[in-house]
Amino acid sequence: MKRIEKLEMKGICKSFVGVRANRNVDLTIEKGDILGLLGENGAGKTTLMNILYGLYMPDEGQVHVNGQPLHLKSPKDSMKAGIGMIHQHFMLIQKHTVLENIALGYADAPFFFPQKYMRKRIEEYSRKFGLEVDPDKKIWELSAGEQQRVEILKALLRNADLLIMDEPTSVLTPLEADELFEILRKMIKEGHSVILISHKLEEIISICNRVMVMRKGEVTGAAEIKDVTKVDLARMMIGREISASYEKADIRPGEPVLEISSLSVNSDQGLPIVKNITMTVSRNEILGIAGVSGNGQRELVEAVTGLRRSEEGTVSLQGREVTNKSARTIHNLGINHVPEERIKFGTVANLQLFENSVLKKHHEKPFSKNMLMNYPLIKNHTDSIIEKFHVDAASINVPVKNLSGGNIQKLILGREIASEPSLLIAAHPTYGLDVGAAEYIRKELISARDRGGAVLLVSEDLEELFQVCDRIAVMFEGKIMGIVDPSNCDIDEIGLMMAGTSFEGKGETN
Ligand SMILES: Nc1ncnc2c1ncn2[C@@H]1O[C@H](COP(=O)(O)OP(=O)(O)OP(=O)(O)O)[C@@H](O)[C@H]1O
Repeated sequence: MKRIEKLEMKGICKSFVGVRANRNVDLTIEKGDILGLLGENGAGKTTLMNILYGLYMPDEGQVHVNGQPLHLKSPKDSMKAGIGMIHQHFMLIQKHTVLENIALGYADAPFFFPQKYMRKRIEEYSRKFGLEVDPDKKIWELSAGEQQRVEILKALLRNADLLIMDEPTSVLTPLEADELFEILRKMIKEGHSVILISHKLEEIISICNRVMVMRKGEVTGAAEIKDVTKVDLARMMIGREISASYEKADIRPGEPVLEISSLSVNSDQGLPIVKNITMTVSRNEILGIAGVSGNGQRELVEAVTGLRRSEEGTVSLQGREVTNKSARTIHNLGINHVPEERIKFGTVANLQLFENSVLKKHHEKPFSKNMLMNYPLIKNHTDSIIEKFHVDAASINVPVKNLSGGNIQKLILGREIASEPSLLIAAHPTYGLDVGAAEYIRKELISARDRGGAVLLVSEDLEELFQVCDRIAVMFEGKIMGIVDPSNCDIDEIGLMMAGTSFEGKGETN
């Protein structure tokens, strides 16, 4: 098979009902390029890549490889042409082994001893690209980073010359992200090319050699990375610079809203994952939880919101003990939760946008009375979330599954923040959001705090935590290594605490 020296998309147009997702888009990528594809939520990046991977047919425009036109009617055609795509949510069968997953749909295995052949090929590619995985492990036993390696191996073994990756680091720890970049560097040395969709400007700067920016379906800029800075990229994307600092009202924290005392929680496997944690979040306060994900943050939040049993200790909300009470009881006490896996747990994909905007509250006053829903009020409420949180959607009647990933996030955040809860628990609220939307959400968290709310913010983004929090608790292996005042602490110290170093005398510990 001839390798991809140069791939061109020319004059691509694609519309969905009421939305022009791609308007006359041109894109060129050559062998050895890592092209960053940047743009606001809903700009049309995923649509363009889905066209290249044969998932959508364009309304107009063509794709050429090495000057020859390609007709991509399905992913099978794209794979045959040497194009592979790795989605944000992996497409692996959890109960099967790595080897079985890679072999599935692999057309070139010999009739005799196909397993032996596949194993040899996997080992060969693992070595060549630094993609270490155990072929006999079941997918559910692997970390997100390892699962991603399986996806990359699968694509490379199917002769993918050009690999499209949709926000590949959003599920990775910082260390895993560095390992992924090493793999990508090895790939381009071997003559592959990569298109990387990302909202992380630092990432684009550090790994890509070229960048293309989209806005409202159109290409608004392209550059060589060596010619641009992070500030230039933000400006190309949203037409202005982003805030480096955020204004907060000068208020002292009020009475405690959330009190966690000596709390211990087990993981899904029944092992201790939250170990004897004590902390308080008060009115007019944002308490951040820093840490590499997987150190118990998710389980802590689940225990506080009634989604997981606590083994020991207590949780109190506004002075009332709620340990191991149901999620509904806790929610009714004025706690809103923006979950980590919000697209899966925060919306119902087939329900329309306006129905999702009142989810969990649709049968309550004021949205419902005597079992009847007040549609005009619900529509007004939805319009206001759309306007305030800049949700880009054709209408409030479209099913939520038709929105871009980032716009679904904005809808959920808008819904949870707009109802002014006494405690807002937000887990990684700016994941997958473009820089402009992330800035807006941070301002909204601060405004919830200034209005008297308590906010518990779980994030891996240290810069974000420093920008918005009043105090930061650092979590490592289920324990709090220390609680610090960001105005009186160095970002590197928090980095060290995240890796397990505790600082005697620095802030509060438990
Ligand atoms: N299957 C679909 N049906 C209807 N509209 C769609 C469909 N897929 C995408 N859209 C719309 O097309 C536009 C572009 O969406 P797309 O997912 O390509 O954006 P994106 O740049 O990848 O955004 P994000 O950064 O939020 O993932 C959005 O307005 C979206 O609502």
